Amino acid sequence: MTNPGELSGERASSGESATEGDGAPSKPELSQPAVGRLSLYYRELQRLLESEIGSVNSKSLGKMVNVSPAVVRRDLSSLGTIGRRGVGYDVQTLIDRIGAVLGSGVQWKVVLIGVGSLGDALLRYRGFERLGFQVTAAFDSDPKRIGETIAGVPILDVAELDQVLQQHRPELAIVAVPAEHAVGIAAKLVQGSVSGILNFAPTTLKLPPQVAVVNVDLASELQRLAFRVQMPK
Ligand SMILES: NC(=O)c1ccc[n+]([C@@H]2O[C@H](COP(=O)([O-])OP(=O)(O)OC[C@H]3O[C@@H](n4cnc5c(N)ncnc54)[C@H](O)[C@@H]3O)[C@@H](O)[C@H]2O)c1
Repeated sequence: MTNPGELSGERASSGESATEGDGAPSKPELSQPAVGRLSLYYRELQRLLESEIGSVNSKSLGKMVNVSPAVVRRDLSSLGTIGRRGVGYDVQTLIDRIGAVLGSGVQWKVVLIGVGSLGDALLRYRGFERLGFQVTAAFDSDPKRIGETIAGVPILDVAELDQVLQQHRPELAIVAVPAEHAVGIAAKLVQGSVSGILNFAPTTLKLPPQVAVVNVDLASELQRLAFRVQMPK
């Protein structure tokens, strides 16, 4: 069973028994968990498309991301995307609709600050580009790193950050500096062009409400995992 409050702005779903999709909706209001699921559906749907599979039903899609078919149907109906009984959902249509909601298909300019062990690994990850995230520059304060290029991305002196933000106007930033530097860096990013920050530093960034921040904390994800493993079956 799912939490009915999890997905706001949803319409009553008749599941896959209804008719074909009923037109692209305006951007629905979605909860964070729902946005997270859409991102997972998107990844799986792209895999299906690469394997030349043109349709999928809620049961199969749910299985791929480990949620119930009812949750899949609710999520997708909130996008105005309704499958057909016996046929399921058209994979390309779903990719287009989810992509439009998540901002994929749009090219995002991203900068990365802090090219240590984590930043280095993130720069080498090829999966961002596929979803429209282009890391245009990275910044560090360590003279040994400045001037290097990793996976085609130049590492610049963080002293140049303001200037680069003004010139290139990246919309998003990844912060991978030690916690004590993250607040200052985030303030600079926001003063520049950045309106969304993926923050890996273990500190709370207090930023204006119009700036979106997503904090990533792998240690607490592990804690959550351990908690689930410990739970009685
Ligand atoms: N959220 C997670 O799951 C997760 C996982 C690993 C690390 N982290 C965090 O990510 C950050 C980076 O971790 P790491 O292991 O890569 O550390 P690291 O020490 O290897 O790298 C930090 C880098 O930031 C640079 N730096 C320091 N101050 C700077 C500044 N003012 N401007 C620009 N660059 C600066 C350093 O020169 C270094 O290259 C830390 O805050 C760490 O706690 C989070």
